[in-house]
Amino acid sequence: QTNTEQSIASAKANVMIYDDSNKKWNPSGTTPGLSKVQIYQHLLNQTYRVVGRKIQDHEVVINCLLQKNLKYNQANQTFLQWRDSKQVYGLHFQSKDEADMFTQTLKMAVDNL
Ligand SMILES: CCOC(=O)[C@@H]1C[C@@H](CC)[C@@H]2C=C[C@H]3CCN(C(=O)[C@@H]4CC[C@H]5C=C[C@]6(CCCN6C(=O)[C@H](Cc6ccccc6Cl)NC(C)=O)C(=O)N54)[C@@H]3C(=O)N12
Repeated sequence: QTNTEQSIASAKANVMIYDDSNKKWNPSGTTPGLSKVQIYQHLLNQTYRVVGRKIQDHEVVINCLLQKNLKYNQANQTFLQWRDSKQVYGLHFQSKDEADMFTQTLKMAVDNL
């Protein structure tokens, strides 16, 4: 069945992955740059995932299923981060409003799980 997933949040952000060994943030994907990041809700099995694609070349730079009791943190006005079993993701938004909207939706999704 088509469109089993619907986008419930969309924003532009720099998608970052934390390099724990070097204690630094690296851009996710092959080149740094802005991505369109969305939260998709799967309508049949009520799961949610964060998918991000580079604006320039559509490279998928994040495709993260949101787990129940995910630990996330809005570290500052434009930076949202969360960790899963493997790594720490960071989304660096262009505006506080986009960060707030995205974080609110992520919270709602996780609370629904
Ligand atoms: C010119 C300076 O360069 C910057 O501004 C760099 C580049 C900026 C653009 C990408 C980016 C933006 C914003 C700031 C905001 C602060 N910050 C950090 O990294 C802080 C500083 C210390 C460092 C230490 C650890 C680290 C890294 C990985 C995870 N984590 C934790 O603390 C987690 C957090 C957490 C809490 C609760 C739930 C989930 C999670 Cl994930 N805790 C735990 C218990 O998991 C973290 O967030 N850290 C960013 C930053 O510096 N930068």
